Amino acid sequence: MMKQIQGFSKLSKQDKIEWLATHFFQNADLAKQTLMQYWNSNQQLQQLHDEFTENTISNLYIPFGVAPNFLIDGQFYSLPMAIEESSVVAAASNAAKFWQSRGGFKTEIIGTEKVGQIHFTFNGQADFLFSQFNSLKQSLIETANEVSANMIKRGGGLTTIDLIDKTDALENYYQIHACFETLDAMGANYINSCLEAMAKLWENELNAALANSTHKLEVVMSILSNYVPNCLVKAQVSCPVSALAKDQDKAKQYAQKFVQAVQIAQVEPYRAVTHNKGIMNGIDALVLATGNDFRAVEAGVHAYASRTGTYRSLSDARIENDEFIFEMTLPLALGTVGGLTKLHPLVKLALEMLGNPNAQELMRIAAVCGLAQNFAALNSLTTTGIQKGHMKMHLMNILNQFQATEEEKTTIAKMYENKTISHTQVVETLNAMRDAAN
Ligand SMILES: CC(C)(COP(=O)([O-])OP(=O)([O-])OC[C@H]1O[C@@H](n2cnc3c(N)ncnc32)[C@H](O)[C@@H]1OP(=O)([O-])[O-])[C@@H](O)C(=O)NCCC(=O)NCCSC(=O)C[C@@](C)(O)CC(=O)[O-]
Ligand SMILES: NC(=O)C1=CN([C@@H]2O[C@H](COP(=O)(O)OP(=O)(O)OC[C@H]3O[C@@H](n4cnc5c(N)ncnc54)[C@H](O)[C@@H]3O)[C@@H](O)[C@H]2O)C=CC1
Repeated sequence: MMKQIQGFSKLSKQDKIEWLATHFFQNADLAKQTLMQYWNSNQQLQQLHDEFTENTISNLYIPFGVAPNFLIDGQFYSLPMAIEESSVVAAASNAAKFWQSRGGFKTEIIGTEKVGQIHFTFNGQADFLFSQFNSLKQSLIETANEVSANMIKRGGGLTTIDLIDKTDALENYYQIHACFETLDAMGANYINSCLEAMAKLWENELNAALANSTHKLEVVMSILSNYVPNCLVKAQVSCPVSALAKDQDKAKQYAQKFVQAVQIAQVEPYRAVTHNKGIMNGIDALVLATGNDFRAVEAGVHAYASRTGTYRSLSDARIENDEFIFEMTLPLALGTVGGLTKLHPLVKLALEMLGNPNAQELMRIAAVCGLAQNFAALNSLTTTGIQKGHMKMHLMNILNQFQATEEEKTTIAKMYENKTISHTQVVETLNAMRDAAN
């Protein structure tokens, strides 16, 4: 059977499903039924979702959870978190609960600069290019400003442009490196529009100036960068070491071991990747719930974690004058306008739950969610081990996999209340219960 097709995008949703069901599934009716059972009964809402992207045939639900009790810069927040992984929301809530009675989380915006680049080749003398750039710089800025009228009115827009000679790295390669202030927008579409307008002017003007020469300039591409090392936010918690546990020796040991765990993630990339994955558990969940682009955030954050040439922990912990300090600085290009932020009803709800923050406030909240997640994970890792809490939360997934009844779930949850859970043990217990009942 032919598993390829021309013009799939032009088929109706129903015909797309029909083609897929008959070509890829043993039970075509079951496949159709499964896809359709996730359609929203409100047709208008379903159409909105269909139109977010292309070739939509169904919806993949991700749980929308809430982590309450976050005291951030003196204000309480409940954080919306869209995530499928068990124990992440519980861990964030646990950390929020712990820190709310120890001064809460403090944040600081270090910068909000976004970046875009026009990448081009030129086979002539660099001096000629630099002199042309100096004469055309003002026209390039004005071209960007034409695209930016509304952005400039709000206080944003293009802030700097520089010509950079990259011929050491790649033959004939140069770039125009541009920086922007995009206020409450993440800025991708806005920056790309500015860059494309500037690139057109640059290419036309340069090739006109080179009309009688054998040299040529060619724009390869114009695109924002998701590496935003000057769009930075810092989140921090701190308290006297003595406030970490009732027993003072235990509190000291706890703080020291916690600091060691972070130091290991600063020098050992294998550990750093998992450590930062734990941070992204919180950040991605909040980024997704607020309709932001988590791929952009992920790419930028991991590049930043490698900025010294070695992949390192994003967070840092230390003890200073008997004070335990745990903090993290990371780049977050987030928007509270644009993209899905004003379109998706649940995203609008999530933003309202956060008090309709501006982009800087959202950066602060997302950074805190990441730090809280990292705190909860390290707290477990350096005390009970991660499996105790994680598997406690994962228990329902294991039981659902084996279609456990409500009665079986209640009995098994009680049996494992104070034990570290393993998948095998739970399955054995469930089978034993079923054997005994037969
Ligand atoms: C899982 C807990 C919280 C259990 O911890 P616990 O001590 O058993 O929890 P508890 O029952 O005593 O409850 C304390 C608080 O935790 C929260 N909590 C507790 N249970 C729930 C629940 N069902 N639903 C929602 N919230 C819950 C909640 O805030 C609750 O307060 P309360 O609401 O009762 O006032 C703890 O063990 C923990 O924080 N573990 C860390 C888990 C974690 O980090 N998971 C991420 C997935 S693992 C991973 O991907 C990353 C990793 C770990 O590899 C990263 C790394 O290596 O760094
Ligand atoms: N590499 C990447 O990360 C790329 C991402 N994208 C996508 O682009 C989208 C984000 O682009 P944006 O330009 O942010 O969104 P957008 O294209 O929806 O535009 C946001 C617009 O909102 C307007 N606006 C209204 N109030 C504003 C305020 N207070 N502050 C700033 N602007 C205000 C501005 O005109 C601004 O250009 C995301 O959906 C992302 O997934 C697109 C291309 C590449």
